Amino acid sequence: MLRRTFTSPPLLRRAPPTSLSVDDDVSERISVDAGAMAEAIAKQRGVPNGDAVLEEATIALSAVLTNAVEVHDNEGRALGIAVFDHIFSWINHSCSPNACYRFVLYSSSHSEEAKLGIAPHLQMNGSRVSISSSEFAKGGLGYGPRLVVRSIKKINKGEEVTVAYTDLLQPKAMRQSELWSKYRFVCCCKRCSALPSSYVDHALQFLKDMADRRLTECIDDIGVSFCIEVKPDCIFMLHPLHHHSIKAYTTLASAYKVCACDLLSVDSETYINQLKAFDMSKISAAYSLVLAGATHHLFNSESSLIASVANFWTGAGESFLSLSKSSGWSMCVNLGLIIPNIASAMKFKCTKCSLMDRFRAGMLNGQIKSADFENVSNEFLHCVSDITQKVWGFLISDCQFLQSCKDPIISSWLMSTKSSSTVNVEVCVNKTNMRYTHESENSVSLGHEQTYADHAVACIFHLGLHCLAYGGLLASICYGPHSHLVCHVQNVLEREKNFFS
Ligand SMILES: C[S@@+](CC[C@H](N)C(=O)[O-])C[C@H]1O[C@@H](n2cnc3c(N)ncnc32)[C@H](O)[C@@H]1O
Repeated sequence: MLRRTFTSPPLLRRAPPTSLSVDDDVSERISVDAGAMAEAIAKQRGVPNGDAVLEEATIALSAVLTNAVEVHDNEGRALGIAVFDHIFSWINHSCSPNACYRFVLYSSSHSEEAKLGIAPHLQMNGSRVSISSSEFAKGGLGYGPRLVVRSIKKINKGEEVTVAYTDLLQPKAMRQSELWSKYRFVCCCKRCSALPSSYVDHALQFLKDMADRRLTECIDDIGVSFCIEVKPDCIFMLHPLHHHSIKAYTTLASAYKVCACDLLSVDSETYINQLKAFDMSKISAAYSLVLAGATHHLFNSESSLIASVANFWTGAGESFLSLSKSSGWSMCVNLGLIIPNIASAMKFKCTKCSLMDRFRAGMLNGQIKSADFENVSNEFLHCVSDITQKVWGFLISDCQFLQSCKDPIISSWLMSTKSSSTVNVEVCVNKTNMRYTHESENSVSLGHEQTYADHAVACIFHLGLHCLAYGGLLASICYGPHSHLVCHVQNVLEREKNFFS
């Protein structure tokens, strides 16, 4: 980990610092910052600040700019940046990569620094560092979190291994702009060069330029990338696969979850707070399912999205499991309904898909064959879609926006966009013609009979189990069976005593 050290990183990538000198602004910034670094290095070492020190600082800074990756902890929080050795640093970028990477933190009951494997502080001799930066760099090898690169697609002998340097759920223009501003290259990968653009890129950027600009202006104004009605005379409906929508679902799923927790932490006794928190948890779970469903749809066309989709299904699974256990169900009493029986819900066995049984049988060894994976996926989607239909109305009853979504999983409104070059869903100004409300015949509403409430809890609980197990399966393929996400899913499911028994 790079933490206030002025070292030339150990084994540098081949990319020379001059690769950044094409742009005056950037080279100007590098030379100013390298000058400041050189001054600090010279002061620390008590040596004159000459050309050699400046060169060392410039190389170090350029190496960081070209090679550094953001390190995340197991919960996905950014911890800082690190430069790894050449085996990793030589890997180029693709927007349809065949590999992904994850960090392995040391399990330590001690300090955060020990967990991250941060090198111990340098021995100071008065105000001078007693070892040179290159000695430190050598000694620094072996410190920092481990990094594991795994293939996510079949890689033929001689084929280049690539990873993603940017968020793959961004449309082409955004990816290209980020790659240019951070790394100074124009990506010419298969996905970027596809003409016409790939289905996924088409879907992520559904809006026409003009509308997109107007919408972006509005979004900038209000600071939230999800709006239906921005001004009284101006209503936008975003296609659910648009990148703004995906960002918005992510924000909303977590915002509703945080708000629900906050409400309960302030006062969990007050009836009105409990009711609001329960409603918010329902909406959060609904958004997380829309997010998983939408990105899964994109994943069908772009398999390198597997890591994102694994996280979304897992997130949805956790939301549903937590909702099924919510104390908010006790409100059913106050609403004149009967408290559902969670114990009986847990005994429910899924007879329609083999995912759960395979999961119990230890399928997560990362060795699943592609035909088998397709079978499991199809069964899972049908099963989850089926369960969703029964509770969707209940989940979205307090969310006006989601009421226009009939089916967050496999939906005709998503499929219909797939092959069309003339996009049939656009921004609608001054009208809301995207109402695709659907009343499921077999939907469960919290009616007046115990069986309904029981059934709702059972469905939500089983949605949770399915989404978690599937998220775990995807995670085992892309991150490996011993990755944090897979272990986490297994731990959560193991806590459901009836699941493994
Ligand atoms: C981490 S290095 C990758 C290894 C580097 N290509 C090398 O040979 O040392 C990142 C740099 O590689 C180059 N690079 C990576 N992916 C690329 C791509 N898809 N197209 C063009 N250049 C790329 C860019 O110059 C970028 O700043």
